[in-house]
Amino acid sequence: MAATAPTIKMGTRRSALALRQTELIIAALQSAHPHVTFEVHAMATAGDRDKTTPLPEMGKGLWTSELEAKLVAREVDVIVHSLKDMPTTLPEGCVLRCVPAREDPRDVVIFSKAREEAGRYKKLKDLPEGAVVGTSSVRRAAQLKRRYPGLVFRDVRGNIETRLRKCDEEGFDAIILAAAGLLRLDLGARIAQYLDSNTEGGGLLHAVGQGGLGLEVREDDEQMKELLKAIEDTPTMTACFAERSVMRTLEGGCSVPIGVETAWVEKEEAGEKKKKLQLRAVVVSLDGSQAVEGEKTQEVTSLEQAEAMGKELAQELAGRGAQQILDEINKGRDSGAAVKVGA
Ligand SMILES: NCc1[nH]cc(CCC(=O)O)c1CC(=O)O
Repeated sequence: MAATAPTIKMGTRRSALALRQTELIIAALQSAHPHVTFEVHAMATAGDRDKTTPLPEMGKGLWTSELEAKLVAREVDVIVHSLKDMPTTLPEGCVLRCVPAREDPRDVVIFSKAREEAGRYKKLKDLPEGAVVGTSSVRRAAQLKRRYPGLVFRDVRGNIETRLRKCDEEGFDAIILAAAGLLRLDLGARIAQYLDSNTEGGGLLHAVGQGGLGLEVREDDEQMKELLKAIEDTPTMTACFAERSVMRTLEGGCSVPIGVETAWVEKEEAGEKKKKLQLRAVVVSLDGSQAVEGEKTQEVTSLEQAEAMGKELAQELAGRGAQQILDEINKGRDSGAAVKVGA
């Protein structure tokens, strides 16, 4: 640590959610390190600027690359990312150093204002045949098509506020969003239903890293490594490393509709209670007609073990048919069909 009180430059996107997340991180860091000064450096990224190019054509890192360039150039010292928008492979010299405690990782259902006011529908399963559900994510659409074949899925893009406005004004019955963004922006009152693997009528596994924040720093920056220790949540970070490893193993260079769920569970073994990491994952074809799911529960005491566990589960799924699903998607992608990254 430097002898004088340091100033730390925090890189972030400029969206309301990104700024809110950065504020939350600064508040946590500030209480652990009262003498450090934190400065916000916000910028628009490619993903923020270009709202029309199909996301896969923009390549990976559309929310992160420009911030990483600033990190490497020492214009910022740490980047506050939504973990789910962070590619699973980082540029040379950059490292995911810290994952703090996670917000609720689940996806949620929001009904349009008109549907809310009519008060007839409480859950996704209440919607009638032909109801229009907005989501910009193939992961959500593909999984939900399987369970709710009567619903019509339509693209809805933009930041959270934009999607809520479109939901109310552009003929949607409902949209699917991550709980975390809504909760962090104090918009939780609009959440009608939380979706997870146990949801009655049909569940949904969330995106890798959803609800988590990822703090990326220069690999050789020992000062940041020390500072960030104060806000790391090791169980969350470990679970997120397992999730990211599933993605990294399966994705093979392109993004796919893959959902995950992690939980720390107590298991009795030889009369002894042990905390184990439970990891579920699913890979779904774009139309929802095929899915390969799996689950693994084991003791995990390091990030390396978490990554090994994620890799094993991914390889097992690949062997049971997930690879065929992915190959099919990649073929479509090469010929220009849109497969969306993110969400
Ligand atoms: N893909 C966009 C995105 N990136 C992060 C969040 C907020 C939730 C989170 O931090 O996981 C969202 C919005 C959403 O998916 O509803």
